[in-house]
Amino acid sequence: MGSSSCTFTANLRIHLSPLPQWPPYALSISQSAVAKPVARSLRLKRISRIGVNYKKFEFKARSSMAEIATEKGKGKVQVFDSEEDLAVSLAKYTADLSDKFVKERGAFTVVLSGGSLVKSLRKLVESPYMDSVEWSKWHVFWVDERVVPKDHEDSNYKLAYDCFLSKVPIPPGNVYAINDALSAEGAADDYETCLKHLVKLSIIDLSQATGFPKFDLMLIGMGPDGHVASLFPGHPLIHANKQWVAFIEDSPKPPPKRITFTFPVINSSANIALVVAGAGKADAVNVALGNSQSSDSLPVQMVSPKGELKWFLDKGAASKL
Ligand SMILES: O=C1O[C@H](COP(=O)(O)O)[C@@H](O)[C@H](O)[C@H]1O
Repeated sequence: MGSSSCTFTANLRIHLSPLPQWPPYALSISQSAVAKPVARSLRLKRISRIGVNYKKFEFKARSSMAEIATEKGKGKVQVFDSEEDLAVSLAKYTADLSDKFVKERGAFTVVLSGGSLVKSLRKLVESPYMDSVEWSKWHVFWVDERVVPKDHEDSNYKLAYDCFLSKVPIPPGNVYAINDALSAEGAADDYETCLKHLVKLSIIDLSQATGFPKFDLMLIGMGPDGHVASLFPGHPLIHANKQWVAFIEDSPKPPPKRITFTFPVINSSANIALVVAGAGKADAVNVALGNSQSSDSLPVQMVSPKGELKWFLDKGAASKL
């Protein structure tokens, strides 16, 4: 079984009610997925082909990756030769943070996006991470979720379950899916109550600086329009500053009903990885990181955590920088 549905009563008692018999398979470690060794060949001196403005940026060559120094507050930007190289690096980055937080606080709180991000996590279910990561200490959340049944093709939970969660031994009770029996508003309230309960249990840290929950790591994707989570350009929800979890019923990207973490929660994170691949996202990346003259401000530009921000880009996504 893939997760617990968190439903909370008024006195905050947690009910980890098992899901109905879906998906029809149990959590298992796929031995076949463990077999591939990660053997990276060093492909240096290919940086010049990325076509970035040398006057503005400073580069460091490291294997098949170029590092770009950006203005303060925009985070550390890494550009990989390919999405495959990006995925290898993302796995190591995530596993290293898992080690650090498990040692420091005995738990690792990880927030996932839906969409293409999940595919980029595929190297985590291969050797050496399959065996070295302390999966039992992971607590998994979603930065946004579509309000559809968990077995629906649009469900971010289903996507993560099929591609990632079903392949690693994270205790099902540590996977916090939305209650899909509720309305969008009800599901957002329920998820926020769930987070508050987990803060009380010290499973999730609380940011002393902001009073919002402080997740150890958020793995955030970005749409071609510069949206992150379910926070879309021009939508009033991008300014929500009271709630932890908000609902939206008019998402410009289908499906319309969703819940989403708000920016104060996103920006209270200890670490954020912004993972963007493909030339279709190059314009939005350029607005966020380059010298684009665009006066539009995109939601991705509002990602500015108290902790560390790291961009993982492939060459396509960085092609307009
Ligand atoms: O609708 C959504 O879109 C974004 C971006 O998805 P991508 O496939 O273009 O990477 C995703 O991060 C978000 O979680 C999802 O609900």
